[in-house]
Amino acid sequence: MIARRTDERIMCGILGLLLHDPSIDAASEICEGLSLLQHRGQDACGIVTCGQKGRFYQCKANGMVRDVFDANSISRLVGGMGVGHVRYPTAGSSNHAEAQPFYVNSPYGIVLAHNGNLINTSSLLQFMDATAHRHINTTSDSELLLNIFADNLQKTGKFRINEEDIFTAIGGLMEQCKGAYACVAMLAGFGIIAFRDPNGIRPLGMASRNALGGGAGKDYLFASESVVADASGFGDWEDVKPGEAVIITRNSISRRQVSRPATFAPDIFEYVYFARPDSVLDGVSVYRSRMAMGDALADEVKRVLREKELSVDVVIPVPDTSRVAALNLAQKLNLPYREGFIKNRYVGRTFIMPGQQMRRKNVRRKLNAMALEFAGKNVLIVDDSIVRGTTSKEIIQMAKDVGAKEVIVASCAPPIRYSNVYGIDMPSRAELVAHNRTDNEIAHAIGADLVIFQTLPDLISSVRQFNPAITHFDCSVFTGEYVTGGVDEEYLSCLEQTRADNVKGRVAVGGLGTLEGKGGGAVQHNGQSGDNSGLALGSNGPLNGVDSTVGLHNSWQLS
Ligand SMILES: O=P(O)(O)OC[C@H]1O[C@H](OP(=O)(O)OP(=O)(O)O)[C@H](O)[C@@H]1O
Ligand SMILES: NC(=O)CC[C@H](N)C(=O)O
Ligand SMILES: [Mg+2]
Repeated sequence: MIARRTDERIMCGILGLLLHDPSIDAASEICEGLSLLQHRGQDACGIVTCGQKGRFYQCKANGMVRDVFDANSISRLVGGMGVGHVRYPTAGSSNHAEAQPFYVNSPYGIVLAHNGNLINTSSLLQFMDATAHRHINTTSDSELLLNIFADNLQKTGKFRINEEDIFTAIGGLMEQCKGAYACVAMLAGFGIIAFRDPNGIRPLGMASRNALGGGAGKDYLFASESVVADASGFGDWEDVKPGEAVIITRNSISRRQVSRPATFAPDIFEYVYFARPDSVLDGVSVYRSRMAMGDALADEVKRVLREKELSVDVVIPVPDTSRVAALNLAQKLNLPYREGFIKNRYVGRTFIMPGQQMRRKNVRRKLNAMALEFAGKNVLIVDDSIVRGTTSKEIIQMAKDVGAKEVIVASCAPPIRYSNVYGIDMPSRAELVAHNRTDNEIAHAIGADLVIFQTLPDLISSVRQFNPAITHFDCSVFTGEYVTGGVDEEYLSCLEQTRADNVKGRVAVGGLGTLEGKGGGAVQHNGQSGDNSGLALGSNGPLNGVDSTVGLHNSWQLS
């Protein structure tokens, strides 16, 4: 097994591709697409394809896309349709057995990739054990989700399944599963399926293009972000609607609203930080929304500076994410914009790393302060968000070390005070620098002379102005209000006990996750349930998992 990387980001990205011509392999395009979603998860990645006679082929392991896949492993992923995943864990561990996509052999052979996080795993596990009699063999909520899907498909009791049955099964799943889930699944020999939770918390869209290799048909793509479609020549990008399921086979495309109506509440933090600026999510350009965040923050900065009778000489962004907003802010305030921090482009994002120690070290490895832009100046440093305060604390010190006079920090997002339970790895309130702190206390904690936050209404209108049809956003990290319900103090404390920085390592190594031990089975092998090939054990080489490219055993042909 490879060592965990120190530059992980904090999400997951999912992708599904169905080529009209089954003789063309989909794997290389899926791999390309995953590399465009790499910013959403750097812990593990995987692809499962489906070839002739419904046989699955998989390759998944810990590591980045470039580490896990090479020409050889791609060539062994046979078939014109497939599902891919890049992972940062929010449940379970970072063990390679929990890399996605997950597979279960019964019924029909199903593969699933999940972005999000379930909040009712304990009761789902009980159901699995006591009622469905399905064994869950990892601590991943995504394996659980897949088995709930499988159980609902099983209930149809059919030898051959059709779209109607699949819609019914996903409707059943949406009744049972609480939390955030954007998913792409694949049924052996049948097609690919996408669905999004009733609140639409995590993004998911689809696109099509004229079939590769000519002919009258279409190729179809599902992806977390539209940037994948742009890069692969797909057009007509459309969001999967909250509570909707979409089924694509070589001959048909079917869509259905399968859940009861619920409040559509996409996660606003996708716009603040996660998503690539060149993506459009739920009709909103991430780039435009970040420009608007800069404009709105400029007004707030102006107001506070006037009130405190302070002045600023220069605006400096914290690369990368805050650049877009910082430039707009500087232009609006008529202040010079300077790239005072130079980024080592070979070090990834620092926000989520295995431990606080590593994060801190990485900020210094990643950013260098140029004295000539700081010395003797009152600087306004703009960042997209302040989470644990690791970045701000380090860069403020760096700015002061090279001679800055006053250091004011402005954040495009309001103070983050609450846990995220929907797929972002911010489980512990105590780790958040703004938790239980006033603005002055936050400034003191990070060593700034002053800190200025965007207001929540301004953040919301920065995004919403581009799609007024979105009336709600998931803003739980700012408000502590959880749109799905079911998140109470007991849940949050339990989450903190299992997933805070200081316990995560133990969970990962010792398997102390909440899911562990509740599956009821006696088998203690390391792979996921339903993985009869034992692939998840992975006889992986030190750098990648390419030798886990093995056809799974199922070869059902579905009509
Ligand atoms: O308060 P913290 O816990 O330090 O987290 C906040 C910082 O982390 C992110 O940067 P990151 O380096 O992950 O990515 P980026 O290069 O895209 O800005 C974000 O953009 C902030 O700069
Ligand atoms: N960040 C995510 O979307 C994670 C998906 C899933 N909860 C996992 O831990 O693998
Ligand atoms: Mg940053």
